[in-house]
Parts: sequence; structure tokens; C-alpha cells
Amino acid sequence: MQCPTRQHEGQRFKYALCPGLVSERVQLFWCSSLQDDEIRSLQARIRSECGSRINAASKSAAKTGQGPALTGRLFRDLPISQRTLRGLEASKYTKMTEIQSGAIPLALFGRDILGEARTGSGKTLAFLVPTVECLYRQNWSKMDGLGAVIVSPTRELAYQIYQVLINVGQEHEISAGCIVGGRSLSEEQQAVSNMSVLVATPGRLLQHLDESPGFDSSALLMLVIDEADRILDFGFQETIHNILGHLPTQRQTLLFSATLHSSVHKLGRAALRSPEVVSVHHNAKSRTPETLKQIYMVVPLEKKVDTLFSFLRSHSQKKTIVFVSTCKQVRFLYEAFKKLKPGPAVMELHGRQSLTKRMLIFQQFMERERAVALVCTDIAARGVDFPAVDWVVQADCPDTVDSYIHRVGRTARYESTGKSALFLLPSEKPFVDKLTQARVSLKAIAAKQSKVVSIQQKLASVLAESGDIRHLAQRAFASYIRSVRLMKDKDVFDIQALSKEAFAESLGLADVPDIGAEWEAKDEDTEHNKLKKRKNQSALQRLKEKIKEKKKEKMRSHKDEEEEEELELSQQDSSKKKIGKWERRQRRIAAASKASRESVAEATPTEEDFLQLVEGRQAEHGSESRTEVLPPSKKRLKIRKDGSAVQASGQHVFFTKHGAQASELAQVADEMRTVANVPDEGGDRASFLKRVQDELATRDSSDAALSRSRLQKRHQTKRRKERAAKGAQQEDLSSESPGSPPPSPARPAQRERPEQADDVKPKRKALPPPVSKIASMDDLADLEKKALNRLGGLFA
Ligand SMILES: Nc1ncnc2c1ncn2[C@@H]1O[C@H](COP(=O)(O)OP(=O)(O)OP(=O)(O)O)[C@@H](O)[C@H]1O
Repeated sequence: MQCPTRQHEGQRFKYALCPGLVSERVQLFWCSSLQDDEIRSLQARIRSECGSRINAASKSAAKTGQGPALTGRLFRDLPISQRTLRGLEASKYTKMTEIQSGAIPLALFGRDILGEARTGSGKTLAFLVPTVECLYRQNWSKMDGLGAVIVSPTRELAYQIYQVLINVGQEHEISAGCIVGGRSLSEEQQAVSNMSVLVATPGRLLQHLDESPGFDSSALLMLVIDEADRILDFGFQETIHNILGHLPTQRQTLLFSATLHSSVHKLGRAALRSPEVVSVHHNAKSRTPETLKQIYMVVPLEKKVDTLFSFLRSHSQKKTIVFVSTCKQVRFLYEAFKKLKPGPAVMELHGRQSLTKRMLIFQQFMERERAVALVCTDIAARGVDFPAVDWVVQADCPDTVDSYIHRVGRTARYESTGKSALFLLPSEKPFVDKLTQARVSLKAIAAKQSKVVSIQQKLASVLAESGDIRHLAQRAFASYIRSVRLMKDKDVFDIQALSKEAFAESLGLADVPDIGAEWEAKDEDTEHNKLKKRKNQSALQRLKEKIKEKKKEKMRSHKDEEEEEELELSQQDSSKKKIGKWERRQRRIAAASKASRESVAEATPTEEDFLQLVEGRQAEHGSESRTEVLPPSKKRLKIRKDGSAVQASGQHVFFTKHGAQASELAQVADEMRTVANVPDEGGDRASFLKRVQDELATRDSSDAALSRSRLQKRHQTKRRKERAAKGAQQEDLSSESPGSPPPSPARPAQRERPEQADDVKPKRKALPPPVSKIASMDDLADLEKKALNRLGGLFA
């Protein structure tokens, strides 16, 4: 089968304004004058060389299976134009890879191709060279409408293909553009009608085919579907079928994929006509490049963030790509790791970023040679050709073996080497068997625990400082749990095996975030139905439902609280009923007496004694410390055993060094310190109490001595008076016997109550009854002696 031919005259210099991703002017030079001779000779060569090589090429391609990517065949040996050759050489492409040497001759000959080759094996050139050549040989101009279209699953990949196209086609005169979602459709509409080659994502291409009036695809020569497996994974099957419906059936189609699954074959059947299957690594020992070293680590969920951080820090000079399951995880890890110093240099790439930002990061990461880690979702998993990536880390287990292969394919591309690490939860270990069955061999490695740093505390403080990052952590938590819930392969993904508390803690969260009751539901069918329902709802409806659900939950919890309160009250009531009248009265009396005791206790100087004595103890350390301990309010305080003081109102007061009341936090800290220091302080208190007792005893005995001497004085005065009176009597009544007058009742002076003596106050003995009559001076002396003895006994 030969390429369809079309002849055009008057081809002149063309350039194109790329209407999609890149707004710069791109010039693709096409032959300024038709070189009919060259085209004729090329067609003759293709007929003879490629036609004869058709079977041999596909057979040898299928046979090789392994070995170096480059075959030794040179681009210059191909029947291709000088312009394409110059473009290839300018881009440093001289030797062909296996997929290129297998697919290009067949494609030049005009055959449809179903190509399968490992990641990084050069599929892009395998379809770009035939595309450019096909248009060149047809003298294609913008007047002919759309000549070739290349469909790619992602914007990044489309942009990358577009760049290779303008490099390889730099000597040609061709208009090319890249159209992807995320830009204004109307801006593109005018430009697309002038394009000869378009690189497009499926959705946007269909939109133009449907809605752009000047967009003529009826004469299309070549359709390329790149990363077909990915396109199908993204759910573009229907879109592709609709696109096919717009395109002419008489066309050449090239379909490339890293994996040829039944679904890809199915698409191939719909899109291709009698294709040549070029599967260069079909029989290879491994489905991944030999230059790729692969390891896996079993990491518990709660250790994952620590392990990832430690890994990146210890590989900080490498260029690394980290894959996680969701955009929210990317956001959290990026923001959190940025805050942790010293940490790795990180970048983020995910689908929630604006197109401009995505492109900017994409470009920046491409240009960085080392010492950077790109945290991303599967958006960067397929086809994207970042140069010189040292490590691919899959922090979350991929959904399928194919996803794994695509992810690791971001390193060890073309002839370079690379390494990959897969983190698996203990419950995800069956994934290793699946990889082994799919001809992917990897070694088990354990992280050196001594090298794994725990960043949990640091994360907790980052989250405490920043509400935004805390919010990101909560969302990352929820989105991860949901992603595991949604995974189809239940042999590998077990939501029940996830320790949510520990996971939340590992992200620095104090509580387990609410992920929505529906995600916790265990019933598969119910869950499935709910998801189905959610899918069919509009975003607004979903939001409304969410708010409703939240409100309901609030009401429920409020009601629960109320119910609990009610229950408590009713329990109190019922217990009240059970208490008898007599007991209630007893309780009232007890409560009243307790209250009066407390009020007495508050009024009693005992508390002040403690306070003073504390002051006294403080005074041992100097007068300054004595004043520091005083609370500024000078309210009466009760000192408790733990060193805290209680105001009359019952509120705790803690003394600080400065005498002021400490803040709530400091109070808690003081409380903790007090509790922690109980043994020491207990020792202090014991000696302190002993000192108090000694001092009281000293004071008591001095009081007793004072009282005794006062009493003695009083007695002496009395005796003197009595003697004087007796002498006078004797003078008056010289006949009467000598002696003292009877003493007045011996009342000891009221002892002054020592202020601090309450606690050690001895019981007072009853005083002797007053003596009414004194018989003689001897009696008086005897009485005095007895009284003194009694008083002395009182203070002994
Ligand atoms: N013939 C060649 N000579 C030198 N380098 C090449 C050649 N072909 C491809 N490369 C380089 O190899 C790398 C991988 O090529 P390409 O992106 O086309 O691989 P791929 O098979 O499409 O990978 P994936 O399946 O991951 O998309 C690129 O950096 C590309 O520049």
C-alpha cells in the first residue's frame, strides 16, 4: 500500500502561531520550492526498500526483545527528506532505537502501525518522522486543511510532542499547533483552520471538530494516537470514537502504547486498518528498561511521611520525582516540606494547578539538572520526558501494574540509568507478586531506621502555626483514604488495614479528620451506588447535599449533647427521689455545717500562718524573694500542699518569680512542675513543718514563762498588800496571831493566745476553784505554791 498522494503548487514559506499551549511564534520551515526530484526518488526508494523490508522489519523487531535501545541503523539510511535529516541531526538524533527502526520504514510505506515499546524507548520519533515525511511528500499546505493530528492524553505530553515536532521539522515549511484544554476556545478557533499539523488532547480536539466552523479535517492524511493505554485509562474511549467519526476513513493511523492490552487492541480494531504490529519488547525478560534499578520498601502508613522526608533529605542532590495518589497530598507535602529546614528542595505538579503554572513548573523541572524533588500526581506519569531524573519514588502504591511501569518510566530513559523506589504498606505487599507476574522484578529493601528522622513533632508545630497547612493536612488525609477506598484491586488496597489515628498523627494532626460517613461505610454496594449517584449529580447539587449532611450532623451531635444533659438531669432527679426526707435533712445540715466550717477556715489565721510561713521560708533566700512570692492582689490565700494557693473564691493562683499570676499556660506548666517536684518539695515541707513546730514550742514556753512571771508579780503585790494590811491589823489587834490575809481567788492571768499556735495548741486544764478563805499565812503560801505548780503544769 502506498501513501496517498496530492500535488500542490506554489508552496511558500509558512509559519504558525501556536494557538494552544505556547503563544510564541513557531516557525516550521517547509521546503520553499518543491523538490519533485527528491520526492520522486523518495517514493521510489520507499516502494523498493520499505516494501521489501516490511515483513523482515516487523519480524526482527518482534524477535529482538531485548538488548540496547539503539539498533545501529542510522536515520540517514532511511528514505526520508534532507530537511527531516537535518532537523534530526540538529537535535542530535543519528541512530535509531528499536521501535524507530521497526516502525518508521513501515509507516513511510503507508502502513497503519500498532506499536508497543517500553517507556523511554523513543516512540515519539517513531511517529513524528513518518508524519512530517508524509506531509512533505504530499506538498501539504494550509490550503489543504488539517493534514495530520496527534492525540495525546495529557497537556504536558502534548506540549512535549509539539516541541519535538518543531525541532525535527525545523527545516520544513509547515504550520503546526498544539491545542489543549484550559484556554479560550474562541481564541483558538481562527488559528486552527490554518494548521496543517495539530498536537491535541482528545477533549479539546473533539470540541474543535464539533464547534469550530473553519476547521476542516476531511482531507486528513495521518492520525497518531500516542499513549493509547493512558487515553483509555483516562476514560477517553468515547471521545476517541467520536473523533474517529469526524475523520476520513482513508487515512493512515499510527497507534503507540507502552502496553498493549485488550482494550488497546479493541481501540486498534476501531482505528486501524490491517495494522503492522511492532512490539519490540514483547518477549523481553523485563517490561522495564534494563538500566532501571527497582526497589520496594514496606513502610507502615504512619511512617510514610517520615520515610519520604528522610529519603528526600538523604538524596537531596538528586533529581527525583515523587508520585502520590491525589492532588491534595501533593499540596500538603509540598507546603509542609518547604517549611521543614533543613529539607529537600521541592516542586509540585498536579491537575488542580492553572495551565500556566503547570507549564511553568514543567519547564522549570525540565531545566533543573539536580537537587530537586518534584512531588506530583499521575499527571506526570506517562510520556513526559524529563531529562536526567535519578530517582522515581512511588510514595503511594499505584493502582495498576501499568501505572507502576509508566511511573518508573520517568527515569532510565533512552540510554540513561535510573532508580526507582516503591513504598508499600504491609497490606499492599501482594502488589509485588503482581509486578513479578508482569515481568517486573524489584528488590526488597528496608529503610535504615537510624536514618529515618521523625518529623511528626515538627509537622505538628507547623500545623499549629499555620491554619492553611493544617487544612491541607486534613484534606490530604481525607483524599488519601478516599483514594484507597476507590481502588478497584481489593487484593492490594484494604481500607480496613489503615490505621487512621496513626496516619493523622504522622501528618501532624491532633485529631482524625472527618472524611464523611459515606467513606467509612463498609457495604460495597451501597458505597458503589452512592458514588454512582454522586457522579450523576451536578457539582452544585453535591455541594448542597454536603452542607445538608453537615447541618444534620451538627443537629445530631447537638441533640446528643442535649439528650446527655437531659439524661444526667433525670438521673439526678431520680436519685433525689430515692433519698429520704430524713437523709435530705441530714445532708442539708451537713452542707450547712461544712459551709460554716469553710467560712471559719477561711477566716481562721491558719491559712495566713501557712502563707506567712511560706513567706518565712522564702525569706531564707532573701528579702527579695519574700516580696516576689506575694500575689499582687494581696488577697488572703490558702496555700495547698502542692504549693498552689487558693483564693477565697476557690480559684487557683500560682506564684511566679515576679509575684504576678502566671498565664494559663504557665500555670499548667507550674502545675506540672509542682507535681513533678513533689518529692523534693515534700522534703522541704517536712523540715519546714518541723521548724514551725519548734518555733511554736519556743513561743509557747516563752509565753508560759511570761505569764508565770506576771502571776508571780501579781501575787507578790497582793502579798505585800496583805502583809501591810496584816501589820496594821496586828498593830490594831496586837493580841491576834501573825499571818497573811487570805488570798483573793487565785486567778491566773488570762494567757495571751499565741497567734500561730492553733495547730499545736495544747488542751487547757480546768483552773482550780477559787479559795474563799485563808486560814493562815502558811495556808496562803501553800496555796500559792499549788497555784504555781498548776500553772507550770499547764505550760510544761
Ligand atoms: N534515536 C534517538 N537518539 C537519541 N535519543 C533518542 C532517540 N530517540 C529518542 N531519544 C530520546 O529518548 C528519550 C525518550 O524518548 P521518547 O519520549 O520518545 O520515549 P517514549 O517511548 O515515548 O517514552 P514514554 O513511553 O515514556 O512516552 C527522549 O529524551 C528522546 O530525546
